[in-house]
Amino acid sequence: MSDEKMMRLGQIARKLNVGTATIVESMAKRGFEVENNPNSKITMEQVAMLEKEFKSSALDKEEASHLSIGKRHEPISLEPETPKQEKAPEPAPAPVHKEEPKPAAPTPSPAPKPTPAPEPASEKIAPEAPKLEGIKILGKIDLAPKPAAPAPAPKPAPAPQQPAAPKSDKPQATAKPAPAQPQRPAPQAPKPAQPQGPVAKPTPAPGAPQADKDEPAQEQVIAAKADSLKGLTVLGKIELPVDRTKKKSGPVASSDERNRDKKRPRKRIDKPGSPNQGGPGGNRPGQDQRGGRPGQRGNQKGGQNPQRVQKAEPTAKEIQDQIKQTLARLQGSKPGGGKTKSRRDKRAERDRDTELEGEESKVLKVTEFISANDLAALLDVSVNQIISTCMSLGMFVSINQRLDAEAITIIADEFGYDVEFTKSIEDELVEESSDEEEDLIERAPIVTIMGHVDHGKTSLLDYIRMSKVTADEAGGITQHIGAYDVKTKDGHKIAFLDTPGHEAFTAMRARGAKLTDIAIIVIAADDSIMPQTKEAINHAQVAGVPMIFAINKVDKPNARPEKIKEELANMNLLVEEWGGKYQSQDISAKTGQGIDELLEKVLLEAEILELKANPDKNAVGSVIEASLDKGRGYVATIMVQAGTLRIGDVMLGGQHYGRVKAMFDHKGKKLKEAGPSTPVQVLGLSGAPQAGDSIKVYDTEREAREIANSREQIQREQSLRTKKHITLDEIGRRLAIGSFKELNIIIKGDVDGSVEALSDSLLKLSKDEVKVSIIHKGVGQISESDVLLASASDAIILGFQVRPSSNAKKLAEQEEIEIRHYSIIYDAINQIKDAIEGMLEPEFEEVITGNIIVREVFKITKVGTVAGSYVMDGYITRKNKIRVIRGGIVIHEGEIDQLKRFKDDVAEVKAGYECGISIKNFNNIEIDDTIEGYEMREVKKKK
Ligand SMILES: Nc1nc2c(ncn2[C@@H]2O[C@H](COP(=O)(O)OP(=O)(O)OP(=O)(O)O)[C@@H](O)[C@H]2O)c(=O)[nH]1
Repeated sequence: MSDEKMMRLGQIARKLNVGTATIVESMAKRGFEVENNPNSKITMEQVAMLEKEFKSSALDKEEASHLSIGKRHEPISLEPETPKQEKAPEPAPAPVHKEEPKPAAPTPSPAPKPTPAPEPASEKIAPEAPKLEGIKILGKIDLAPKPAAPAPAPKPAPAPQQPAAPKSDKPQATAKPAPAQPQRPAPQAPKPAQPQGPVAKPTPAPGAPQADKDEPAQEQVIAAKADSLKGLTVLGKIELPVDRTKKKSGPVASSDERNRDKKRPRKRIDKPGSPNQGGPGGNRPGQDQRGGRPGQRGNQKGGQNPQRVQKAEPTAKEIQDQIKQTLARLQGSKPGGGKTKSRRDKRAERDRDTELEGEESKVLKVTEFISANDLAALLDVSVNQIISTCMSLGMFVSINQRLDAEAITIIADEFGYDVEFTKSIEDELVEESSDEEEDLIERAPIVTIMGHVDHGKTSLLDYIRMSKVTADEAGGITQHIGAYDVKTKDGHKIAFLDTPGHEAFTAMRARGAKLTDIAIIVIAADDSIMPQTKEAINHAQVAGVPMIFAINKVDKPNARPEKIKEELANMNLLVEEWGGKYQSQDISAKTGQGIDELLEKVLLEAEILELKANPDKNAVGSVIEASLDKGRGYVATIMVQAGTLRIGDVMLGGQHYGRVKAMFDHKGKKLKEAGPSTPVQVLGLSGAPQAGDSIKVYDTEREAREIANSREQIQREQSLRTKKHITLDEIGRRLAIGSFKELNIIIKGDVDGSVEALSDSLLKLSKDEVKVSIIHKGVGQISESDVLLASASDAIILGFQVRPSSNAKKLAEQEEIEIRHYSIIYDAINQIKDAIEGMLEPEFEEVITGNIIVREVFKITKVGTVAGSYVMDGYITRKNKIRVIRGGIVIHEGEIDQLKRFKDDVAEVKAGYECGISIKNFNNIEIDDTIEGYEMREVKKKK
């Protein structure tokens, strides 16, 4: 009961929000003696009196109880002073102040982001907040007398979390509970802490929900509200100081937890190594604007997290470093280690180098046909050693004798060297200098016309030449020089190679002459795509030369150009009209229809090819034709490909050289110089080079001579080597083959092109059984040496438009060497073909010559059986082989012994006559037997 009427001092003190001492003092003033003990009892009357006196204080408490913030203060107040709730008001201010300064410092960051995080915290906290810590916060209210009071109210919110475990744990709590907050609100804690001090913004954020609660507080003390907000912010700061004061473990824990959530991003941030990265995502905003403190914090965290992260990173780096070091060591590079190491490495390196050098030095790089003397020098031995080595190998060589590849290899091997054959002198000297882009100017395209026989190649060339060439020539005599310069209407130049036929084209290419830029494939519109057309296409494709199809003879009534295009399409060659990439033009070489357009298309193609050449250098070109002209000496038609050829230039073509004495164009007009893509006839070479040989101008005659001599020597020695003297091997081989036969041919002609064409065609006649060998070919008269060579090698000589000299003729008669003259290539080819067929092993077929019927049989002693017979059909000769057939079955096969008419031996008996026949080694002849006579006739083998 007394409890109902009385209240304990502690109770009333709590209720009124004043200290017991204050109450005791107040009571004393009124004359009531009360012991300052919380359990002292006070009557209700006294209570009422006290309530009146401390009304304002009680109100404060009530208001404070609405604020959740107050809770947070608790820890503070608790930590430092384990407050007795009564004293709370006093101590509170102290901590607040302490805290405030901190917030002030961090102020910089506005902490806008926190807003989202804080909310959840406040939500959860809100319900509990008021109960417990609200009171403690009250103390804070006291601290910040004016507005501070309201601030604490909101604080209670966070407090609830702590209170659960806090008080007892406080020391640890700081570590654990702290993380608790950071985990979710992690971002909040820091933010509010920083921003708070000065800013009012943060408050609203966390307080969003609280705002309503705050309002009432504001009604009473508006300023308090603001303060209370600050108080909140300070809370954050409170944590900071706690962190600092308490080692770094506090923050570490929190940072750890953050890491748990954001490990990866963190690592990423850390890698760049920026010091302020410490803070995870939540810290970011602060990082930018934060001052020293945040920086510190960042460092703390960053410093710790990195430690952990680094544990992984360093290992990776270490591994890499290790690898680098190992590699460096392997490569003998310096970073590895001390002097000893590097010295050792160097030594190893040196050893390796010498080894390599040794290996390299064991390879002798030489050109073929170096002299014994030169080889000795290269091997670093005396020439006598070389000669004696050769003698021991069964070779007799002189000092200056040039050695072939085989000999060089054997000799070098004796001295422990391997041989690597390098390019010959001329190859090295004939190196092309690359041109600067600015030196290049456009040049005319060089065109070759190809196609099937009679499809109109010559007609097309003639038409172009006649209409385009001679037109502006004004009575000049057009010469056949194998190439022409043509000018189109627009004044563009095109060079045509007058070497119709893909074989010449390919023969030139085979010798390395890449002369043709564009190929015109002529196809007769009244015919179809023929084998040679296909070959021409193939040749152009293989050479990588763009093609233009000229569909010719469209003037003919039966011309069907579309059919040709269709056939081309079937070959996967779509013409432009059909949506393909190949240009084609319907033309008539007879009427000239479409030829201008064809030339335009050639120019178009040339434009695409961007043909350029440098005219300002020594001329480079290719031989198109070469011949011996009685009055003028050796004449060569050359296509200048680059540079400019001038009178007096020292030129080298194949193994011949000389100064340019004179130059002519295809009209026979004298020229002083010829630029790129110009065909010219030149006089002055010491011999006739082969079609396709390269032509190059040298600065000095000596240079050209050296190369010419070297080539000549190589040529000679090669031809000597290729002339196989019969060897045991060769005999054995021929014996094994049995029917092996070889036809050796020497070809001489007036023009190199013809000689080449003939030689190529003849070589193709080779078969398994008969091999055609062209043992020599050349331009010019048939000489004594040709005959001697033929005699030595059992060859025949073919002269194409050339005749033998009188001495050669005599010698040929003496030596019984056959010389055949031709003026048509096909005749030559056909005759040789026949000859080859004649040499083939004959094939025989059985031919029944006649049938004889036996009418009587006479047995004559010493002679045997003689059959009196009658020739029913055909005939029978004594040389015939016979078969005796009885009842349809051959009973004997043999030969005739005697064939007689009456008593006379005869060679042959024809049908309708009677005769007497005896058969060798066969007497069993009966009447009515049939004797079949037959013979084996040779049949030409044709393949
Ligand atoms: N109607 C007509 N006939 C032509 C045309 N072009 C060529 N001919 C004739 O076709 C025949 C063969 O022409 P060539 O120019 O000799 O043919 P080719 O392809 O050079 O023949 P080869 O030199 O043997 O390979 C000749 O009788 C020409 O008159 C043309 O456009 N229209």
